[in-house]
Amino acid sequence: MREEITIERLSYGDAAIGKAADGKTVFAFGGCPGDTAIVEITADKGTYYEGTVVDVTEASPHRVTPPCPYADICGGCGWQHISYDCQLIEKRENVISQLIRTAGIDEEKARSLVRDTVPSKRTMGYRNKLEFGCGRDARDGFVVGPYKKHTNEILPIDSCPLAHKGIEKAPKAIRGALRFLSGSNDLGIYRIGIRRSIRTNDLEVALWTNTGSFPRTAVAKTLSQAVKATSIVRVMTSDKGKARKLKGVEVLGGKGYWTERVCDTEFKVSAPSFFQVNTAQAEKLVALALEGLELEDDAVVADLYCGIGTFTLPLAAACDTVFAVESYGSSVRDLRRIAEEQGFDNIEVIGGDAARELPELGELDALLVDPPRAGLAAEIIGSIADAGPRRLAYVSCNPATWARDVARLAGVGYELACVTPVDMFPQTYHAEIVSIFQREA
Ligand SMILES: C[S@@+](CC[C@H](N)C(=O)[O-])C[C@H]1O[C@@H](n2cnc3c(N)ncnc32)[C@H](O)[C@@H]1O
Repeated sequence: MREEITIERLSYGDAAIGKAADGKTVFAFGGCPGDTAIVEITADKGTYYEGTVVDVTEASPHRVTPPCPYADICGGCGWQHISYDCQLIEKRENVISQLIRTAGIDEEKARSLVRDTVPSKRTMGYRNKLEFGCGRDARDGFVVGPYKKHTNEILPIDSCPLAHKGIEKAPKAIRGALRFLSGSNDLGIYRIGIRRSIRTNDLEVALWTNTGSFPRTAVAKTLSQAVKATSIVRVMTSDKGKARKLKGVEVLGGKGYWTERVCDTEFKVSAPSFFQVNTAQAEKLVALALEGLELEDDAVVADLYCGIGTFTLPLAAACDTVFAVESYGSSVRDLRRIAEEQGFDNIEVIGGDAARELPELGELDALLVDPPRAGLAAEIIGSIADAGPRRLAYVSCNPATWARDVARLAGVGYELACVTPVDMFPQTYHAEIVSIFQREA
């Protein structure tokens, strides 16, 4: 079934949204707000349709030519055909929409709370990290790349223009090197991470494999000829049910870690540890969170879900004591080393679950949380109220779970004071949110 539809807005996803003639919402891939387009309806989901734009009858003024040659097939960034100004507006609209639908805040208030999206200076070439799956193609050659749209089939790209210049062409170079090495043998590499800093010039290649034998010397030699890496590591995991468990990191060549500079602090990061992919925008997150927390010199603060300490170190520079809680061993070890090397003796790094550790911390003057996409564990909400911070900064990468938590926090006396979407991921629907809450009097 095909129907001409006016595209009204973008969803929190790759699809654009319009209305079918029968009144049902249509989620149309390839649409741009303001387009009139013929949409092929591919699925009737009961309350809504899914479809794909097959012809644009009247193009929106926001429609642009995608800057990446793989835009039509790569599953990586679905908003490349939309002007950057429009992307920024739609990211703010997605946050407002979640506040209305999930947190139950009325539209006027939601609009007054959410500021304009903070743009990224670089709209291409902004990623300090590429992370790709690996496999073998039909001719049994090694392939590395992102997944094709709506599939889990690897797209063997030559370059990714979203990445910093120094690693943009790394996919082709690495594929060539590992294809040459592996021949008809499977090296067992299932994921490759490539990180590059344009501030320190460090470039690390991380090969993810299961434990077992591995041609270390040959891989290190071939890869270092293919890319100018300052570090080549092998991250070893073992299968444990559906999850893979980290078993260790082997240094194959160079430093064995990657260095990036954020807010004038040098972070030495191990390959398995999380690190923000858009360094310049990460600094804006930090600035917004610190400004919102209004810290006094003698403040006692906790940074939950702290990772390697992107927020912890700037917090420690601005207050008396920071409790930094993180559950992933690799990040905990990195943060301990960074805090020690940078001479911060007012940071207590706690390896453990945030929900379990928060009740042990006592009263807090301020709190920062930056959880994964699932948002805050339900039981943490009561512990936040017990710790009683005057202000709370909640950094989120998922507006849906964040809006759920906005409602839960309101239930224990924390009122949302302001929200700033920060664009960490141009050309994609993803947005980061920095929100500030105030304890009710
Ligand atoms: C979105 S990242 C933020 C990291 C850090 N704030 C930063 O900006 O680099 C979320 C972090 O939460 C950690 N994490 C996930 N579940 C956790 C839990 N239950 N308790 C503590 N940390 C957790 C992850 O390992 C990850 O480092």
